[in-house]
Amino acid sequence: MEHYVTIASCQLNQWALDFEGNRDRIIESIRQAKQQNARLRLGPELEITGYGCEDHFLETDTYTHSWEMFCWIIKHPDCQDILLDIGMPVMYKSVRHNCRMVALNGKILLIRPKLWLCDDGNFRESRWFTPWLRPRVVESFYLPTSVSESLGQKQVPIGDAVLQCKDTVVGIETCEELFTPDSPHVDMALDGVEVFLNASGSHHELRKLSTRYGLIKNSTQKCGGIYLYSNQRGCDGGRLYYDGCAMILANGELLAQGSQFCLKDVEVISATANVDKVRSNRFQPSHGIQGITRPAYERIYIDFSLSSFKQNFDMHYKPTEERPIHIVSPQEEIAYGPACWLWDYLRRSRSSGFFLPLSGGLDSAATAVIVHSMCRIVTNAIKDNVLADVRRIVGDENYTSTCPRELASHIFCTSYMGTENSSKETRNRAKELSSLIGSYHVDMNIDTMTRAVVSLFGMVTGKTPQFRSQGGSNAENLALQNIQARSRMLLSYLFASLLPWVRGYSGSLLVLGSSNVDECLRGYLTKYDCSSADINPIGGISKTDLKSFLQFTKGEFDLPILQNFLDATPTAELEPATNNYAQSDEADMGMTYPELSIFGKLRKIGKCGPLSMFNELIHKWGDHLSPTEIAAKVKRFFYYYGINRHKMTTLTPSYHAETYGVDDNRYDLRQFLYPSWSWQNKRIDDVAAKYEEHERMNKSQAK
Ligand SMILES: Nc1ncnc2c1ncn2[C@@H]1O[C@H](COP(=O)(O)OP(=O)(O)OC[C@H]2O[C@@H]([n+]3cccc(C(=O)O)c3)[C@H](O)[C@@H]2O)[C@@H](O)[C@H]1O
Ligand SMILES: Nc1ncnc2c1ncn2[C@@H]1O[C@H](COP(=O)(O)OP(=O)(O)OP(=O)(O)O)[C@@H](O)[C@H]1O
Ligand SMILES: NC(=O)CC[C@H](N)C(=O)O
Repeated sequence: MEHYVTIASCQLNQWALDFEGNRDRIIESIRQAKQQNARLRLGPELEITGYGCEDHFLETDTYTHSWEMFCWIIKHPDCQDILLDIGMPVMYKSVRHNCRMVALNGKILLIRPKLWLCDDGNFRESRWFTPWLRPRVVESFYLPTSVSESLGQKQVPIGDAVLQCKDTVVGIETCEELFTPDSPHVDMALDGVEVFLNASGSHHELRKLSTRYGLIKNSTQKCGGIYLYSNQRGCDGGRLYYDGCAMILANGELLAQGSQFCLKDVEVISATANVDKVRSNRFQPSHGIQGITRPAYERIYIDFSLSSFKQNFDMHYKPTEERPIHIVSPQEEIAYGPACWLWDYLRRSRSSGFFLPLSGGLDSAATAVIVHSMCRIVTNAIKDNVLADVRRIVGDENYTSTCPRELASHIFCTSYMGTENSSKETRNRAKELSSLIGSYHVDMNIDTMTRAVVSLFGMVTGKTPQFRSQGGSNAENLALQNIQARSRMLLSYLFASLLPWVRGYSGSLLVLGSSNVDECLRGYLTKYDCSSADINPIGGISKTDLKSFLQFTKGEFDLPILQNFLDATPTAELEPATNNYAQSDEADMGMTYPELSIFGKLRKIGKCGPLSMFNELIHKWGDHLSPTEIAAKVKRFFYYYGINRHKMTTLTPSYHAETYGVDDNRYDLRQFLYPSWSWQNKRIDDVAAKYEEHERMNKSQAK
């Protein structure tokens, strides 16, 4: 007989330590799940606290408040008659665990601690939690007195058990557990679990969604099963953007998918799936033989069905049909992920908007377009849940406009800060872009400020530095460039704090930075210049991806001016142009942006030191470069990387987007005082000489 279950998964815009807001969003998600006739509701990992509490997970208050909110939720009248899987941290035997709390009608049925924690990249779960580590071990947890009084329950099972409902078996695997080679769902499936609940705290990274989807699809294709994936969404107080994308799959087929970039605080997806199809999917004798030989899980019996008898005899009651997965291009990910992160950051920081130094170059243009994208997303959502925030930020309680340019004119200020080295091309590009996206633009010259600094220096030391083209030394040339760059930083903060006042608004603006991941890697930026901003939406994105992002948004957002930014040669415009010299980024850096992307990926993702990077590149570039040329490029890259690594310690907090990110504080943990790579370079030279010798011998044999 057909045997349908209706289940719901959700994505919530939680905020670390916002206990009341988090609680209310959880309750709202349960209401919505019930409205969708779901009998089970799954929420994101650590949803009561918010996933990003980090060292706050070491504080006992966090555990106390989690219990307070948990009891509130499960006793709430709107949260009855539905099986709940809620995430929170739990302290058991004085040890902290990352747990799933399964509850029904005001009672806890099971506490399931995470077995395998996530510790790579931005994740550091074992700093705060201990993994349960013992598959199938279940113990008794005596509830804290206040909880047992509140719930009328003294003890509950804690451990790796599964839930035997009247009509099916439900098992839990939390986030990283899906990513491990020996995922719990395999043993659970072999022991008859039919519905899997995966609560995640998984942040956005370009091109990552297909990995998650692929893992779930393959698992449910191979093992059979209905798989619910839930995830946090939004900026919960740090550099990460959790990108939702809740999913429900059955036997490899996608039944429901939540949005990836959207401003809804609460989004619930549901599906009706046929449990009998899971059973028939497991027809293979090999499945049965593997299952019968595995140790069984302890089953917690629940007097509750995920299907309803009424539904099963309603001929109009239909299972959800398979739908195609929606995975956007990296260009769209750049357009929407950082934009949603900026909006959460803006409303949660209670600032009045953004200030961006707009140079007429590609990077600050990309940042401006991301703010424009934010304005588009916000004005699109004005009929939903963003109006109150918009009115507060704009400072107008009657604000109703749905025009992105109009919103930008209130909350987005851009400024071109030219010097005598600036060109009219960059100045005009900045002005034109600003007028297309509607920002309040200040076009100024800052020479009075830089001249004042140089003349003060002259007065004190009796020396006047000169640019290289005027006969100055390298030190003079750099110092004169850096004064311009750093003056822009000072002026940015001044204008960010006073422009709202000048315009008759209240509050102050957040300064946006726009250095990309590649120039940070090479250190091609002035420490404490405009790179020292409040936040940076593109600091985790490569120049190559930014170019294709501008190409995409040129058409998508109807901004034809972006072609001029794409066509221009990237230049800092910090040195005087002469008849035979114009400053250019790639010439200055001694390497191209595409080369930098390759170095960056090999260093971080490929975990290459200089020698192994050289060995990799020999096979990649060997058809057009000699071993000595490749050696020179690798040595030059590591030289600049090493001398500039200190700049990463003061890097503006950036949206994390790229697996080869360089954020020294959270993601890419390395020293910042490097030796000269002398041994590494000698070894590269040895190996290069051997390759060249081999090449010579080959050629002479061929003759
Ligand atoms: N090991 C170490 N540990 C800690 N700090 C260290 C250090 N070594 C130098 N430093 C410090 O760092 C300083 C050198 O770094 P920094 O002052 O940044 O100066 P620096 O890296 O020498 O020059 C900035 C470079 O960025 C380029 N650039 C390109 C594009 C745009 C922009 C722009 O700003 O718009 C700039 C510019 O053309 C120039 O080549 C030293 O004077 C010293 O104060
Ligand atoms: N003339 C300027 N006016 C305003 N801001 C500027 C100016 N020059 C530089 N900046 C700021 O300093 C940052 C770093 O300068 P940089 O020369 O690297 O520009 P960019 O926007 O990255 O463009 P590109 O590197 O493609 O020329 C810029 O992103 C911008 O925020
Ligand atoms: N919270 C987690 O366990 C994260 C797991 C996984 N690596 C992810 O990024 O989705």
